[in-house]
Formats: sequence, C-alpha cells, structure tokens
Amino acid sequence: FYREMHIPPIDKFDEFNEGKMQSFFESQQAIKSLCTYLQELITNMENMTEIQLRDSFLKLLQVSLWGNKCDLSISAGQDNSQKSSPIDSLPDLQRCILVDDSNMVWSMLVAAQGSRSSGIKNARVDIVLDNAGFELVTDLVLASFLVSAGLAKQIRFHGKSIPWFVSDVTKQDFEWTIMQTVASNHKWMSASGVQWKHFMKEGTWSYHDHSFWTLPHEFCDMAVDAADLYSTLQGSDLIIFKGDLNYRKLTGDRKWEHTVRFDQALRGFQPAPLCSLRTLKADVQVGLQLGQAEKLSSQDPDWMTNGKYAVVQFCSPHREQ
Ligand SMILES: O=P(O)(O)OC[C@H]1O[C@](O)(CO)[C@@H](O)[C@@H]1O
Repeated sequence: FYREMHIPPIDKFDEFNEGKMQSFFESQQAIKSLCTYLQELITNMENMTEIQLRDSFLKLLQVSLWGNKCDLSISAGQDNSQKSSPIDSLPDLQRCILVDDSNMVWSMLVAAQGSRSSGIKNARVDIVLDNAGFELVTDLVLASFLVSAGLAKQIRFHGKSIPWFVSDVTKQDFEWTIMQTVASNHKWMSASGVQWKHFMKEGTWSYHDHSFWTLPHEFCDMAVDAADLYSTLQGSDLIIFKGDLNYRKLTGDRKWEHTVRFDQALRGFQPAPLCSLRTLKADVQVGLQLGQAEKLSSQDPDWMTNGKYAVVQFCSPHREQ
C-alpha cells in the first residue's frame, strides 16, 4: 500500500511526517542532555583511558538500544518520546537486557582499527536505521562518538527509500533531523548538529537507501535478491541493525526455539560482523539461556511484545559461537 502511494505526483508526501516530528520535538529535553553528554565526552576524549572510552561507548550503545523503544507503532502514536535523561535511566534498564554482547562489539571495533594491512585506522561502521524522532538522534550521537573517538573513519547510514512502517527514517527525516539540531538554541545540541552537518559534507557520514529495505525479503535472501547491497555491506567492519523489524528479518520471523543460537537463526546472512540493537516487540527471540524464556514468561507473560526488554546480539563471520 505504501509503495503504491509513492508514485508521482505524491511521492514526496509522507503520511507519517507529523508523528515523526512530534517524537523529535517532545524529546527535546532528552536530546539536549544527550548532546551535552556527547560534547563533554568529546572535550575530554584526549585524556581518557581505554577503559573510560569503552564505558562511554557502552553507554551510548545502550542509549541507542533503548532509543528503539520510541517508535510510533507500539504506542499507537501516543507516547513515543523520551522525557527523562537517557544516560541516567541506563542503570535501571540494565536488568531488562536479556542478551548483552556489547563487549564483543567493542572488541570488534578495537580489532578493526588495527586490522588493516596499511596500518591506517579506517574502520567503517554501517548503521541500518529504524525510527525517526528520538531514536534517530540516539543513533547519530553514537555515530558521532565513534568518529570522534577514532573508532570509525566512515559511517554509512541506511534508511528507507519511501515512508515505511509508521516512523522509519527516510532521507528527508535524516536531513531534517540534522538541520533541526543545528538550528537549536541549546549550545551543545547545536554544536552537535554542526558537527553532524560537517561529517555529512566531508563524506565521513553518508546516507544510503535501497529498495531491498522496504521489500518483504528476509535478510538471508539479500545475497541473491540484492547482490549489490550485500556486496556493499561486505565492506563494513561492523553493521548495526536497529530495531524490531530488522531483527525479524534477520531471523526470518520464525518460531525458533529461544535457545537457538543467533548465528544459526541468521541462516548464512553474514556479510560482515553484525550486531542487532533491538527492544522486543514481536514474538521471535533467539540466543537465550536454557530456562530464561520460561522464567520470563512466568514473571511477565507479555515479555516478547511489551517493549520492556531488549537484546544486544552480535555475530561475526570469523567467530565461533
Ligand atoms: O520500529 P521497530 O522497532 O522496527 O518495531 C516495529 C514493530 O512494531 C510492530 O508493528 C508491533 O509493535 C511489529 O510488528 C514490528 O516488528
């Protein structure tokens, strides 16, 4: 239906625009505190030890993870914004992360820096975006940190080529969000926006879309159905997949046993090391410990769909799990 709507002359119309803008505006306080945190980090980065750098990375990865709570579908558009300080909320949320492979993601990034034969640190991170509004800002903040910390030389963002799934990011949302951040009258928010605009201009950051992301295919079909996209992703050092729908497509939306390994559920989709940052909104979940799902079901029967829980799941083609 969305595809049919997006034929000229109404192809510039975004039926979800108002909701996406609202999510951004209603989250202003959280965005300001996040940008302040980011700018403080950047200022102090030179004096940071590797452990401090890792801790900051883990925090921003978690902020981006929980940013996925703020989509328009789960709340029927009602409360999809972030009101409290995202960094302060993290300790309470920790126990809701059912699988946490963040340390592996960190190790991967550190290894990627030194792995190039030229000795030049030029790691590339790809972020497959999910929702606009607050979630997108958390992704931009994470990407900004990766570049400023020298953990990535290049970030490629992947969004949707047409408005999709209520609040999914399009090129228009991406550019609008950066512009709005630049235009903020909050010093650190605006400073962050100016930096992001600069990253885009110099090509450190780039935005890409591909029709595959709005087709119903599972990702294990990508190598055949979108060979160009698959081979582009093969050039990445780390691909971050945001959100529930991407998780469903990674795992093929099957009724897997919860203890099936994540790499097994990917069924050969391994273009590069990849990580899923997902809050649970649909009834598929793999990679859990024996008995973990049963315990959750008895404590909170809706654990798979109420958006309270999350996973950070990592898989590397070279890694034995
Ligand atoms: O924006 P996300 O995290 O991909 O979530 C979208 C999800 O929301 C739902 O529409 C239900 O809440 C799912 O069917 C879908 O997977």
